[in-house]
Amino acid sequence: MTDGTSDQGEHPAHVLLVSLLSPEKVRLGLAVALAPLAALADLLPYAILSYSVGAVVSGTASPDDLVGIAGLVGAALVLKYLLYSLAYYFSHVAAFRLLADIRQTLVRRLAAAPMNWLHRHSSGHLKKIVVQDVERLEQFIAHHTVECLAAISSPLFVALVLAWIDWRLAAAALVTVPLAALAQAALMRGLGPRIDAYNRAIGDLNGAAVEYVRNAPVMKAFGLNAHSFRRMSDLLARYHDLITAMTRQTVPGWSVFMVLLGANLVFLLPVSLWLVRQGTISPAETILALTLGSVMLKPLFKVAHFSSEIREIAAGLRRIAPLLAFAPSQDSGPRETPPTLRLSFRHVSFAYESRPILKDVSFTLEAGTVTALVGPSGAGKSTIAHLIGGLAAPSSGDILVNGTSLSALDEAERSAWITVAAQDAFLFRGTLLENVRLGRPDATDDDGHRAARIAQVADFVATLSDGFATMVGEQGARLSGGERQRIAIARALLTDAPLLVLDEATAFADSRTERRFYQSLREAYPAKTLLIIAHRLSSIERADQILVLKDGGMVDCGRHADLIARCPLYRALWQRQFDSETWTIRPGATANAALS
Ligand SMILES: Nc1ncnc2c1ncn2[C@@H]1O[C@H](COP(=O)(O)OP(=O)(O)OP(=O)(O)O)[C@@H](O)[C@H]1O
Repeated sequence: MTDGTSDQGEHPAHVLLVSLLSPEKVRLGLAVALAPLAALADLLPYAILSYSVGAVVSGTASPDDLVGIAGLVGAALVLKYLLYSLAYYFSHVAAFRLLADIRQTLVRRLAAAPMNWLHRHSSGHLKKIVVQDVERLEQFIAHHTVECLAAISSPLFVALVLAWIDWRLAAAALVTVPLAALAQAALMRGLGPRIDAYNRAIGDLNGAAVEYVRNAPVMKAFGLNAHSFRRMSDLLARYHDLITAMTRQTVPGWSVFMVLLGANLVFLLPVSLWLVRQGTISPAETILALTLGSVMLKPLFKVAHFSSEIREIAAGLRRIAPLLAFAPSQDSGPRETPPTLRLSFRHVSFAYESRPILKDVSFTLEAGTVTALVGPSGAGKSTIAHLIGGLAAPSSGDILVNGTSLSALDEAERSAWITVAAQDAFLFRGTLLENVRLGRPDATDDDGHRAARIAQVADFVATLSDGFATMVGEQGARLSGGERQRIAIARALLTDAPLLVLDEATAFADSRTERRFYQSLREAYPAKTLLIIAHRLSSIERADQILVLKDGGMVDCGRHADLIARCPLYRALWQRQFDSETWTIRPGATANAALS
């Protein structure tokens, strides 16, 4: 099982590329074979031109020959058109099929990716992998494989033709290539780290853009504009600086490179004229050498241009690789979900980077009991829920479920054994019932309705004209925060997992609704082990045990009455809540005075 801690793929980029392209090797092979033939057909009119000039100069061309020559040029053009069309057809079909295949594979691997890996990567980073990196590969295959191969093979064919006429012509035509290559190497020196930094900047910008779009309504509400979104403007500034530095570095080199590729005429012209004066080559051959040779290196400019694209594709493949390493779990018989579950924290510590959050925490949730976890804000309560839900792994110590280490469970087992319902409920586009059913897609409508009833969804669903068939958007459009939370709880209940963690999941409800919810939950699922993280202590008064957490350490553990008697922190938390519930605004008092 992959632990999801590594971001390195198993194979280098080119090996990964070959394995990704292999399903389309026949079509790609045809495109690759046809591209040089098309480039060859591109040269045919020049050969015909040379032949005709020779025939006209020597006076052997008849009017009938001229018609034939025109026909030959036409046929060469038709042949070139056919070969390019076929090559592009195969490259495009292969590219589109690969785009769909690779995206489907990546989405499946995303589903198999460990929770802690997903938790560590921003949605912008994942979007870049699944959308942009795959699209860049697809576009290169569709458009540029043919172009690139034709651009490489065309100068080779011309060099062969020139060498066939006279080797000195080929040598003169190619003499600037090493100089251009040197200019290109100088241009690329030190560019690698800049390109990596550029790719990182693009990834960060993507993340910030997703965050910005998500937060747009909040920013509007506070009258803030794009400039106030500090992270985005900082990243845009970093991107601008990088692009400016890269442009300054590359433009002079590119210009020298381009000029050198077109400069071979300086050598080719005198050599051709000298050879024709020597009588070594004919005037027709001279014309052919000059027309082909003077432009033969221009396509290499395209190749150089593609090389930066190829580097970006390689960087994309390196980002894709870790995701591909998450193999979907084989149905090799996952352990059966136990009817009840006992969970223990054994000396668990946890740190975000180097900042310790949990310190040597030990406790046990006995099967079928209700445990409440309380503590001041920032004590580490949600972090405990994250560890149980697999969003993070302990830095030291162990979490045991029915005697087995939690880390030994695969993702499918963990999600079947444990459900965590958090405060921020995400709904997918679909009906309310479909959203509840995500918890267990094979659940019957009755099961769905029962879970919804317990989660106190029924009341507000009754007010909707389409009831459970009401459509909701990705953000749970049309529903209040509390209503979204209730749908998410119903979904969590439907999973039938023997351990349910509710992390502030009932913050929406008033005390009466919350109490009703816990009562029906206990009646409907007596065997479920429950861990409730709640700010409102009145709802957990009757819990089998209450864990009191402060600054990442366990302060006390017991039943309500015992803790009230012996735990000053618990007493203070209880008192604070009691005070807040009995707040009143005195007539004539200012808001500040009432809250002080
Ligand atoms: N992703 C993160 N990276 C770094 N620190 C984090 C991260 N998430 C939480 N923390 C820190 O960990 C500490 C514990 O946070 P946690 O959310 O577990 O507290 P909590 O008891 O649930 O608080 P609250 O009752 O306010 O929800 C806090 O100081 C918080 O700033």
